[in-house]
Amino acid sequence: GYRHAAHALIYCKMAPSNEKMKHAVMMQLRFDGTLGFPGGFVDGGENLENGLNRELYEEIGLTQANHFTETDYFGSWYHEHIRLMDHFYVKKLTENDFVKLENRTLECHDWGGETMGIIRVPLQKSSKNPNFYSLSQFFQHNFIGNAKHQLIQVLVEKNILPAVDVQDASVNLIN
Ligand SMILES: O=c1[nH]cnc2c1ncn2[C@H]1C[C@H](O)[C@@H](COP(=O)(O)OP(=O)(O)O)O1
Repeated sequence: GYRHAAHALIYCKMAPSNEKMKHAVMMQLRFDGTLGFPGGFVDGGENLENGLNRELYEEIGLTQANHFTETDYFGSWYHEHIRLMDHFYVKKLTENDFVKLENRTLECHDWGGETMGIIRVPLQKSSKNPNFYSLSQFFQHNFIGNAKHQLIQVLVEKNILPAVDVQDASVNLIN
């Protein structure tokens, strides 16, 4: 058999008055030093969304009001070499709820253990140098499993960034 895990990409659109960021996308620095999405293994007998919501409570303090449901399901990937089926969910929150979650993470059960902190993915282009993509720098970190691909796919499919920008950031690894 194989094990199941569920992970989540949470994002929000910022108020138009926010000139620094148009969107915020949440990722985490994991205990093993890699970047990934919050979530984790789903126990046998537990349904996927319940398992995900339990993990998200432990890691980022997600409460019932923002629980994930089947409608937030994005897709699944099978990782043959580790016999893992990873189920992926995506949810857009209000800016207010997103920031509340961020502010709560330092008090979470898993902070400093399983998770070393949540981060926002740097999505903005430099106003001084439009050829500089902070995202291409970000892509040079180490990601767990297929988390980088999950991020790229969601940025494009949810129109968080123009596809051409995601493509440029993936191709042009500018230093
Ligand atoms: O963000 C991710 N995208 C794809 N796969 C991932 C991601 N994060 C972890 N994983 C893989 C790696 C592990 O084998 C399993 C379990 O994840 P993890 O979060 O480490 O599980 P626990 O919190 O320890 O339950 O998924």
